[in-house]
Amino acid sequence: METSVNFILPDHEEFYKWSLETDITKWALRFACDMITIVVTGERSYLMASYYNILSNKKVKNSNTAIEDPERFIQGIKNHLSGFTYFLYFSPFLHYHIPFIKDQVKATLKNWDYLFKIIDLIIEKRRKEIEEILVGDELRNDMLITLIVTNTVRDINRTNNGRDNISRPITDDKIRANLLDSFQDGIDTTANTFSFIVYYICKHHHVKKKIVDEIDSIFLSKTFFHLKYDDLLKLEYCDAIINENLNNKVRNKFSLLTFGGGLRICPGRRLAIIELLFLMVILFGKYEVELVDMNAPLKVKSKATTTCGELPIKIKLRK
Ligand code: HEM
Repeated sequence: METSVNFILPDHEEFYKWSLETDITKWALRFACDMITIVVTGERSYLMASYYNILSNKKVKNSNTAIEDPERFIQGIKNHLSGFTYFLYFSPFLHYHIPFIKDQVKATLKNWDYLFKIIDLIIEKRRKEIEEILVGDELRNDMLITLIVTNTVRDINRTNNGRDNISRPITDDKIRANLLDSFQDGIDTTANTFSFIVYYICKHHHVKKKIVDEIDSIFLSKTFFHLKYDDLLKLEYCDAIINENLNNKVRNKFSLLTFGGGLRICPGRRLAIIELLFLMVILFGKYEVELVDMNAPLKVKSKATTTCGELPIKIKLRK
């Protein structure tokens, strides 16, 4: 079966004329959020399209989505990522009694209300769609649908072993928590990794050239909006760059420690690699890419996780 990945940016002539300075971290954050939203929930979030609207004179309309305000949604995800650390590091006593922490906790809870409302809407929408499909007919294959149908008559793996606690359908609040987990763990991580990759590639011209040559040898057309999964897997050099960036150790079963290991190994690691390859093709295949300041060090912020503050780059359409 042929699987293709459709880029979320509108396939618009205006886009090809782009020649500008942009913060690639912002770009990658929106891309990763679009990818997670579609892969995990089946919903489109149009974050890249809304970013395009900020940068371009031609505006793209987004319709039929539970996420009405894409920029607010991305801010909500970012606030969630910074806000949950107050629950990680500070006890409930401090939440109530230290003024600064109290304010942050209040804002985080308010933000949760906003995100929960959107996620609940998506779950409700998907439940309705499933109800309209006859039992036995094929359903789309995303994480949300799997969570909704688990232990229901539509679950092909259903086993009733008489133990109620593991044969009950999953409740909406648990489904919501699982979805939020994916947003929390899968967006910033991918966006930051991509920013680090771009930084190091731009620092080393011979590496950049090899990457562009490999992309050109596999993707003949300059319109990279409908990438085939199988073609992405042919990008051996790009894949090696990603792995090098993630971990300098010799490759073996346990070498990619960035994704953890054992039972709790990152379940999104395959998706992350595909996203990173995809971003490399889109960025380096289409544009000449340079750092705005070749001498500036990486703006790394280390809190609960290590992130890239911003990475200004210049992009110009390739001749
Ligand atoms: C470059 C990108 C990514 C990196 C570096 C990364 C890294 C990690 C690491 C180190 C862990 C902890 C593993 C352990 O405890 O041993 C983890 C867990 C997790 N990751 Fe990722 N991840 C990335 C992308 C993603 C994506 C795209 C998703 C999308 C679904 C995702 C979802 C998760 C989840 C749900 C967990 C928790 C698993 C559990 O607790 O059992 N991650 N990730």
